[in-house]
Amino acid sequence: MYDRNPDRVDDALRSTDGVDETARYDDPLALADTCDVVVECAGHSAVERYAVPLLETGTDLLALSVGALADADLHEAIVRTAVASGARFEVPSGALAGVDAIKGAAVHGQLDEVVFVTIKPPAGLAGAPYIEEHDVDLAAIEEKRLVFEGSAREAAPAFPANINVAMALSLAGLGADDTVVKIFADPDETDNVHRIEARGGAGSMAFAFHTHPHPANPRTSYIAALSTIASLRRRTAPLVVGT
Ligand SMILES: NC(=O)C1=CN([C@@H]2O[C@H](COP(=O)(O)OP(=O)(O)OC[C@H]3O[C@@H](n4cnc5c(N)ncnc54)[C@H](O)[C@@H]3O)[C@@H](O)[C@H]2O)C=CC1
Ligand SMILES: O=C([O-])CC(=O)C(=O)O
Repeated sequence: MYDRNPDRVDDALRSTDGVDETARYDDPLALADTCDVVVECAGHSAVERYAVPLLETGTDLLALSVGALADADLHEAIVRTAVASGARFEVPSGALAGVDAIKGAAVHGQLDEVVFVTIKPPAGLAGAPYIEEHDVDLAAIEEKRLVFEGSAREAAPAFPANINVAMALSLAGLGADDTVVKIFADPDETDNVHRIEARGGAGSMAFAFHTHPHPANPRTSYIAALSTIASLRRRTAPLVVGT
């Protein structure tokens, strides 16, 4: 376990049964010495800094802050390094589902349009660079409002802690430039709402998720943490469900 803020490791050790100080690392790259897989749940900067060096060691990386791959050079370096070392860069479904169906529909170009809509309580968007740069007064929003529309590549750096799911979806489907993202703030909403609308030669699909924010962090859906655990279990499961 590594966090640039050691207090967060203290909190995690306190709240996790059976995990002791030996789980604490001062250097995330040292995790490669003892781990088959490293889970990144930190932020874009962690992916930018550690993904390539970790993959170079042959260690798999399961990354939540996958919006970092909006940087095409980083995306390319990650794939190139993984091919060379034999390690895998894995993107869990995280706060999303339906990614498997989108991946299937994308085979042989059977996908024409993917739109990703996210609706969050205004507090869930606080601190996003886009909100600050455009002086969006989240506290003054009185009814559901579209605050952003653009591609997944544009959305990722504008909302680095909110819209990693859109990049996961785009990697499964049409790519970062052709996946449309719409972000709404809704003061009447208490859940994080994610909706995928896709159509193409394989048919039309719509998926909607109303998931509870994590009690400790309104930006993140609780299901993202649970789904990451499920992704880890999948690696050693004798019977694997889903793609
Ligand atoms: N792909 C998906 O479906 C989802 C992705 N996420 C992403 O997962 C990440 C983690 O989410 P939360 O746990 O809610 O965030 P958080 O903000 O509660 O915790 C992040 C932790 O990482 C640490 N950190 C940040 N940058 C670091 C770095 N460069 N090196 C070392 N430590 C660093 C911080 O000190 C903090 O303790 C975020 O990037 C979030 O946007 C969250 C939910 C869903
Ligand atoms: O947890 C969510 O609802 C989505 C999220 O934060 C992200 O994709 O970064």
